[in-house]
Amino acid sequence: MSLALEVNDLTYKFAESEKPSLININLRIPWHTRTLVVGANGAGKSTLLKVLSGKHLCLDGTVLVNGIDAFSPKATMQDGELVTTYLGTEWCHMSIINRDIGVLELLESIGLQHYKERGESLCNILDIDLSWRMFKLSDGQKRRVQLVMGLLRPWKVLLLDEVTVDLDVVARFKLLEFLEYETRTRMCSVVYATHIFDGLAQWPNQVLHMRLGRIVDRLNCEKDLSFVEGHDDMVDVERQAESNVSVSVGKVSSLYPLAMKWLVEDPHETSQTHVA
Ligand SMILES: Nc1ncnc2c1ncn2[C@@H]1O[C@H](COP(=O)(O)OP(=O)(O)OP(=O)(O)O)[C@@H](O)[C@H]1O
Repeated sequence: MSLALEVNDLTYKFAESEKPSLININLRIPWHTRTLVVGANGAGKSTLLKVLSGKHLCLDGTVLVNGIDAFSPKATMQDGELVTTYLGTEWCHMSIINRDIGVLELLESIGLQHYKERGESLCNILDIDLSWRMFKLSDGQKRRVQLVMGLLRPWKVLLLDEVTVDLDVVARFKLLEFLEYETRTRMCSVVYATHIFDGLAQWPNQVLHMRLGRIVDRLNCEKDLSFVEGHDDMVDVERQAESNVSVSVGKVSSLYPLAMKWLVEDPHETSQTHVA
């Protein structure tokens, strides 16, 4: 059976750049998995996700999605499903998002009736009120509507490029839970690049560490990752007086220590800045 994603000897250089942004990437991503991509600013995470989505044409190496060349026209839809969905930050600057349009009307225009059940459950998960009007929403509320729009049509491979930055903690938690459910219950996989590691300790099956365009570490979470001591997300608040509280917080379920360890040792492209 084909893999969700298979990348062989991929090297990618922007026309304007002298150096490649991706160097000799090899990757196997099975179905029903969640892959987390970690790396410093400029490490190549966005470029990788865009190449995987077919947005940047890459001739040096191969990218197969469900066994089909990511750059061929056949790679867009298969069996009535989108093959890849890429949700990145540029996608969040769509002009329609700021227009005086109702959320229901907006979602109906992209097929809410056809994906009714999925749409309803996404609206519940992301706490969307269908009577909202887009131009009156906060940034985080707009982002939640955009996520419903992006996730409404089922995809085989979801490429998420840090789209959770302005979600509140509950919305982000529910979104991650939804993606975990999706990958468990249907044939799909998620690749997620982020700088926010809270609540992620149990989420990925695999963690990739990128440095200067290369994948330099790969963790198989089941085999390679363990947590020392208990890690309950417990919070104990003791109120001693009107505004005087004492708080105990359990160890947080986060991959922050791992990301910190990796990234602090990474050389950056510009290691020193000299101001004349
Ligand atoms: N449009 C472009 N033209 C030329 N070079 C680019 C372009 N976009 C990105 N790069 C370069 O490619 C490299 C990788 O950038 P990329 O955006 O993939 O990094 P990233 O890991 O996603 O960083 P961040 O965490 O800041 O989002 C960087 O050196 C960057 O300068």
